[in-house]
Amino acid sequence: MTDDREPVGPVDASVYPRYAGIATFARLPRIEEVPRADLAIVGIPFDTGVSYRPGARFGPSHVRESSRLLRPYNPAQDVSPFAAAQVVDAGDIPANPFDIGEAVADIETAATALGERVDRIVTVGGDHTIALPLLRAVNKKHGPVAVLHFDAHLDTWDTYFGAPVTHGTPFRRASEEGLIDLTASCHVGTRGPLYSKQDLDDDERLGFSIVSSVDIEERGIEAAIERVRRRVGDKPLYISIDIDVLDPAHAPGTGTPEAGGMTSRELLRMLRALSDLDVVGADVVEVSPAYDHAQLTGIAASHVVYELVTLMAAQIDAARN
Ligand SMILES: N=C(N)NCCCC(=O)O
Ligand SMILES: [Zn+2]
Ligand SMILES: [Zn+2]
Repeated sequence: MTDDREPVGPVDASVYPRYAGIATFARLPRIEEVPRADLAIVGIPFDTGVSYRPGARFGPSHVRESSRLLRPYNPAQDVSPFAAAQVVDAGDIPANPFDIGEAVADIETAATALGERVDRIVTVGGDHTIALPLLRAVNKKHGPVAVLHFDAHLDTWDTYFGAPVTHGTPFRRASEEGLIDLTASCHVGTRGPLYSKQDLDDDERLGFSIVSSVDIEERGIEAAIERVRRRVGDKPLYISIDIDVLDPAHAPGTGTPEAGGMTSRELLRMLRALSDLDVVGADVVEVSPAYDHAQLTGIAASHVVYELVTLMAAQIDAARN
């Protein structure tokens, strides 16, 4: 197949009912089923880094199951993402559940190899630990990136029980390693109790500014978008989305829920407002299906992945034409 052939899209739901068949994300082809791919969705079923409720290892399969109803045209961005680029499901990256160090090394290796096969990757976790090896892999291709981090939590803490690599620490490690642009990175949606005020000082020193959940409530979503866009500028952008950025009413199925979060409508709107930025990679993490109800969290996560895929597919298409 040559590059000018039409991308292979999802299974046609009017021919093969959408609840039938084995779930890939949005019923897209698997990477093995197409000669070449532009954009891959890949799962990382790993949750050994959690500090509270477990279960995010089941996130990738739950998000796939919750993505069966997605359709090919995204009217909010006026893009048909699966026609704009060859989007595939690259399956799961296996990670050792008994050895965090080995798991993180294996994730970096696998993400680097996948990054050589495709232009862009959207990863579905897994707990937030996986952002560290993913940023290491992205760094090899793009150098230090602006990190736009949607989360209830800072995730710039130092250690838990002496462990330096956990789901509460990926962005401190990434900052220390020089993986992120210290002038262009930002948390969005943070809230809830901290260990001490020092956490905020450390966080600022590590290179993050903050648009908190209260900021969004007080000044509105447009002001939040404006602040984020000013902070990120035109830097290569990595978007990391912890589903617990959403209020537990919108995303109960997660490991460390905090009251007072964003609505899924607000999060989707913020993502759509980034369509002209250079989004080089993204992850959606911390979906823990055992705490979910009626696929609420899975559906929210699948729509978030869909918006990210749309942004990137449109950019790939624009760069080609
Ligand atoms: N990354 C997530 N979801 N949570 C971090 C919470 C760390 C803590 O237990 O304080
Ligand atoms: Zn979180
Ligand atoms: Zn997190």
